[in-house]
Amino acid sequence: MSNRQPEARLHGLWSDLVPVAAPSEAPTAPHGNVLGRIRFTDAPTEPALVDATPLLTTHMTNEQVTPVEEIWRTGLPVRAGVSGDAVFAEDGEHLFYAVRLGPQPVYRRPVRELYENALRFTWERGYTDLVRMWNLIGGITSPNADGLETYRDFCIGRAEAFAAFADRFPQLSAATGIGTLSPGVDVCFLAAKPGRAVHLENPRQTPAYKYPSRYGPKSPSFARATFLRDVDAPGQETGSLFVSGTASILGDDTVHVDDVAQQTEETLRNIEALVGGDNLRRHGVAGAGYDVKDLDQVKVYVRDAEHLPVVRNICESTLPADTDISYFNVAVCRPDLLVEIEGVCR
Ligand SMILES: O=C(O)c1cccc(O)c1
Ligand SMILES: CC(=O)C(=O)O
Repeated sequence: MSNRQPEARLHGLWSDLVPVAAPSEAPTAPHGNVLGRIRFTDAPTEPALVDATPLLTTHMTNEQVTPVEEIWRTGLPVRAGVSGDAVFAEDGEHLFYAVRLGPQPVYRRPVRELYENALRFTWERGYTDLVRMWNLIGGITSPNADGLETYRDFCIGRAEAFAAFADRFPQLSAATGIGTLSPGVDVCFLAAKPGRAVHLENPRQTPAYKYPSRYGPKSPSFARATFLRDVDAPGQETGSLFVSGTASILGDDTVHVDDVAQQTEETLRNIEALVGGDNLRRHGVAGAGYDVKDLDQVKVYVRDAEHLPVVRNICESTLPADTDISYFNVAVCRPDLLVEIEGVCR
């Protein structure tokens, strides 16, 4: 657990990344209540309530990296439940929702249904601001039964669901769309009661939802980051900045094809531009903003195992020693992307 975790974020949402092997050792003083857990391990499992808490288990580790669990906590009392195939927990301010879709010949229609069910549920409970979404997609760059790339197939279904709910969820939140090591799609997200979320774009990048059709029939439905103001912090710009999976993309082009070191450095420059004060103020968030060194609860996705050492080196020399970083050896959503990085600034 990072030493940079605030003592008690009783009015927000925070997370730890802990080794699965020794979960009881890791969180020294886990203030707060568990809203949800995501276990990154060597096989997927249907989402379930475990210890009265939603647990999503996804296949994202292999012999290259160690299993970890991401634990989302809140200071408020939590109530968990089951809705169809999905599990959820809510605290009156925040909702965590997780669901798994098994392997499909074509993902479009079941992904649309999954997202429509999720958005309907979320809306009906009053968590009308999406905050952070993860889409963990097996065979992400492999073709589906019709020959369309699975990520593009997925993006169609998701875009159709967002179009159907555009009156209720007109704004897209931060997200990640990344490969896993088993077929099927694991989806989980955080949402909040209205009025606290601000969604950000990156001045160096075309908004993903405006990507041209050469990247797929429907563009990806996500924002580059979402700032969630703390509850009960009127007049103060304190909160958490959720940084989407970010890669070596300028405008809409992949840059530094075949150069993993340069892709990693460009990705970190993209994050720097995204989280800085200028970009926050451009989106109506006051305050000094953040530096890339403020990124914590970092997840680094590396397509090729042989690139792990060089990516680790760059991340560890850029980010402070007490940063929580987990590495995964999984495919990224474009075949020419070698690395993708996400995290949270607080
Ligand atoms: O499709 C997404 O949700 C997505 C979000 C961020 C990075 C990425 O590769 C994909
Ligand atoms: C990472 C990625 O796919 C994107 O930024 O569009």
